[in-house]
Amino acid sequence: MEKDADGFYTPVPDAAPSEPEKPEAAEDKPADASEATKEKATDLIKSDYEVSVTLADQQADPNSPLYSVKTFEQLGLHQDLLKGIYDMGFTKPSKIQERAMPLLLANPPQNMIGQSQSGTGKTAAFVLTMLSRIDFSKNQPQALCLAPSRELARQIMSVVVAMGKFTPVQTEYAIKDHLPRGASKVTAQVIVGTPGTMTDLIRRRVIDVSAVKIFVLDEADEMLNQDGLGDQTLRVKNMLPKNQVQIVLFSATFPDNVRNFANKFAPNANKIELQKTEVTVDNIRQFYMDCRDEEHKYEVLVSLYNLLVVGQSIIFCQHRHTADRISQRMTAEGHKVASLHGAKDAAERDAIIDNFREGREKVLITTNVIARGIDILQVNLVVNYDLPLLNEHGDWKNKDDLVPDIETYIHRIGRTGRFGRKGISINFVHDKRTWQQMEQIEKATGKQIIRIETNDLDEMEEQMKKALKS
Ligand SMILES: Nc1ncnc2c1ncn2[C@@H]1O[C@H](COP(=O)(O)OP(=O)(O)OP(=O)(O)O)[C@@H](O)[C@H]1O
Repeated sequence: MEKDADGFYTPVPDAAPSEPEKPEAAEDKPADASEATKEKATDLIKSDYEVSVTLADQQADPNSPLYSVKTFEQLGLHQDLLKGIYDMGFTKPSKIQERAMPLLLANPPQNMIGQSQSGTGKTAAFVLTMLSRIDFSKNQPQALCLAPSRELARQIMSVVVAMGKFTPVQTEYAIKDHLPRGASKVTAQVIVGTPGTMTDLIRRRVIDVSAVKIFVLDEADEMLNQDGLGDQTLRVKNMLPKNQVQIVLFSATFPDNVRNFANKFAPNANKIELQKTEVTVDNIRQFYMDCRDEEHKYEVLVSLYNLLVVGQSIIFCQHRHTADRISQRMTAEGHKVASLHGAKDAAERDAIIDNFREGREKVLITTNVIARGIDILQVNLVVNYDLPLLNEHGDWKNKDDLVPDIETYIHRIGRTGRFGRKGISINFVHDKRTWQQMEQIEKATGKQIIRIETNDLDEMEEQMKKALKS
C-alpha cells in the first residue's frame, strides 16, 4: 500500500503477487439520485430460490435483529422524514433503529457507538439522525458523513436523498474528481465522502465546518483503523468545532484493537454492542469447497457459473490481479462477468457498480474494495475465492504471517442476506493452510461452515436451494 497525494492508501499499481489489497477510499462523481436504484425494502428475490420467510414474520420475532416493538412514529421523527421512510417501502423499524434512534435524537445530543449485524438497517439510523439535526433555513454544511469507499459514499448519498425526498435538504459529495477544481464554497447541508477529499476540502475552506453539528463514520472500525484510514479520519475530526458536534460511529464489527480508539474518538458515547458470536446473521448459510490447488479453484468457480447467475453474486479475491485474471479467463470462455477494484478509474468504477446494482451484470469479481456496506438485495451468493487475510506484523510479503481477517470475512459474507433475506457464502480452500484459516474463522464467528463436494453440482444446487428456502 502507498499513500497517495490525498493521503489515501492506494494499492501500488503493479503490486507484487503476495501483496493483499485492503479496502481503500477513493472519490467519485455524484450519483444522480433520481437514477439511483432504490429497491423497495419489501421486494423479495424473484427466482426459483425465492425466500419463504417474510419480512413481517422476522420483524415479529424477538430473536431477530429486525425485531421491534415500536413504530417509526414512536421514534420521534419529523413528518417529512416519515413520508420519506414509507416512500422507501419501510413499514417498521429494525432492532438497531428502534434502539439507536431515541438515543441519537435525544437532546442535548450524545455521541453513539452502535453495532449491529450486516444488512440490519444502520444506514437509516444515522441518515435519519443527520436529517433530523439540520436547520434547513441555513445554507451551510451541518452534517458530515465519511465512508471507506466511493461506492459506499455514493450509496449512502442515495439513502440521504431518498429519505430526505420530502425535505428541502441539499447534499454534496466530498469524493475524488467530483467538485470542479475551482469550486470555492459548498453550501449543502449534508456532505458525504471519503476522508482524504473531505480533509482537502475543509483545509482549502471549500467546506466551512463552523456550523457542523453531526459527524458520522460508517464502517467506523475501518475508518478508525490505525493501519489504514485512521489518521485521515482523525484529521477531519480535529478540524471540526469543539463541543458542538455529535459523533456517531456505526459498524457491524468493532474489533478489540479499535474499541479504545473509538471510545476516545467518541467520548461518553451511548453504546449498542453485540456479543462476538452474534455478529453474523443466521440467514447467511456458510459453505466451503475443497479444491486441489489454485487452478482447481478456477475450474470449480466456472462449474458453479450457472448457480452464480441465479440471483446475483460477488466473488472476492485477495488481489486485484486475480480478479482481473479470473474475469478475463471467464469472459474469454463466454461467461458474462465484471471485475471491480481500486486500480480502475473513478468513472469506470461507478459504471461497473451501477450496472451490477441495476442487475445488468449478474456476477461481480472484486477485491475487499466493496467488502463493506454495499447493499444490493438481489445478491444471494458470495464466494470467497481467496479467504480474506491480514498480516499481523505488517510484512505483507511473508505468507507465514498471514492470519484470517475475521472482520473482513464478516463484512464480505454480509453482502448477501440483507435485511432478513436468505443468502449463501462459499469459501474455497485448497491446502492445509487455507483449511486452517477457515477453521479459525469458524471458531471466531461461532457459525458452522458446511462442506460441499466440488464434483457434485447436483448436491451443490440442492444445498443452495435448501439454504435459500429454509
Ligand atoms: N426498517 C426497515 N424496513 C425495511 N427495510 C429496511 C429497513 N431498514 C433498512 N432496510 C433495508 O435493509 C437493507 C440493509 O440496510 P443497510 O444497508 O442500512 O444495512 P447495514 O446495517 O448498514 O449493513 P452493513 O453492515 O452491511 O453496512 C437496505 O436495503 C435498507 O433499505
